[in-house]
Amino acid sequence: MSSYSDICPKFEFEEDDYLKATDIKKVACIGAGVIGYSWATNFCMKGYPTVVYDVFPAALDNAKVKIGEYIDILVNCDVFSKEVGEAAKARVSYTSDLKEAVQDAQFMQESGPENYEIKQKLLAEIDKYAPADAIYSSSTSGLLISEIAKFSEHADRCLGGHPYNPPHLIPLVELAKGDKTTDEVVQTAYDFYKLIGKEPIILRKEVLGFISNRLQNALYREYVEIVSRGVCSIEDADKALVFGPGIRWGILGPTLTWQLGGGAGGIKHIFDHIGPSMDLWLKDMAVWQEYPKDWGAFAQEGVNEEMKNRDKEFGNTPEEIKQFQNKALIELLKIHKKL
Ligand SMILES: NC(=O)C1=CN([C@@H]2O[C@H](COP(=O)(O)OP(=O)(O)OC[C@H]3O[C@@H](n4cnc5c(N)ncnc54)[C@H](O)[C@@H]3O)[C@@H](O)[C@H]2O)C=CC1
Ligand SMILES: O=C(O)[C@@H](O)C(=O)[C@H](O)[C@@H](O)CO
Repeated sequence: MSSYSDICPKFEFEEDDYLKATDIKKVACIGAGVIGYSWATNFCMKGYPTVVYDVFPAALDNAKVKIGEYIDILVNCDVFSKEVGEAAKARVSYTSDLKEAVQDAQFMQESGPENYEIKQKLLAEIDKYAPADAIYSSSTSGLLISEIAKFSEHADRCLGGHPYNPPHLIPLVELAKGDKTTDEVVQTAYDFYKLIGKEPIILRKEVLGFISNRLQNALYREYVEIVSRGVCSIEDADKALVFGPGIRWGILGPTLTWQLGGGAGGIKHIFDHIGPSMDLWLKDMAVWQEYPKDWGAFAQEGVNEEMKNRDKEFGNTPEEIKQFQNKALIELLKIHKKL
């Protein structure tokens, strides 16, 4: 697997007294929502004392319940024993005092709201209390790190560490540098994420939406387009992806999948043979730049119908479906030898 120096072979670390992945002994999770409590599950199950911070005490109470549920699912799926699971839960502490959260952490995974101003204010507070070399990694879905860290005294230690929900199961983490992020910080974050079993990818250029969210949203724009044109329901569009390309993409990426689809001629044959037809489709596909303002409400109605129509064994409520998804992901991750 490539490390940072493979990607930037010219790069030479000038000094070796920078924070290394093995120097990370305690992790702070800043923001205890959907992503924050899953990250906390990931760090504690990998053996790290983990402090979870949120401005709202109710979010901390919820996080404790969710972390417990996630750990229990992993125990029930024989990923680790009940004793190991209980030890993991015991590694997590909860606080609404930011100084207490970060003052002795070497790695901070920020999962606050997706908003530049909130993240900038949060980082300004972190700068007051965290060790100057502690790494700040933002879970941002696609905001620019240069912008998030614009006012930070320690922008050199800031980078993006974008996960996929739920991070304690989905291996991908996209590492995005800001204009002041040092190469040492990128290397240490890369090494640390590898150490805890993640699949980190370092972006070579700063770009909104990173890699996966640009791809996911390009696809979802066409999803919205065909549902809005009345081609299919939300339920059938979801089904088309789950039982079509999606199930393949959980095993192989699209280019490797089409390499196989091209037979002896590989992916080159796919484009030689089917390329002209694909060009016809592209000319009829969406190019708009903003989601329809009523899409969220419309999709909510559609997915409520979809959930109601599911076979009971696959879950009919978000919580039941999350349990189903977690258990299915665990089996898939075992195939990938990620668990
Ligand atoms: N939900 C998802 O599927 C994914 C979200 N992300 C990103 O992760 C980040 C968090 O998203 P979610 O967990 O989904 O949001 P969420 O709304 O579930 O959680 C955000 C948490 O931040 C807390 N918060 C609000 N203001 C705060 C402050 N000033 N300081 C500390 N905490 C504060 C809230 O109380 C809440 O618990 C966002 O940047 C989002 O784009 C990344 C990958 C996937
Ligand atoms: O889907 C995910 O888990 C991630 O790609 C995200 O960052 C986003 O929040 C996604 O849900 C919306 O773009």
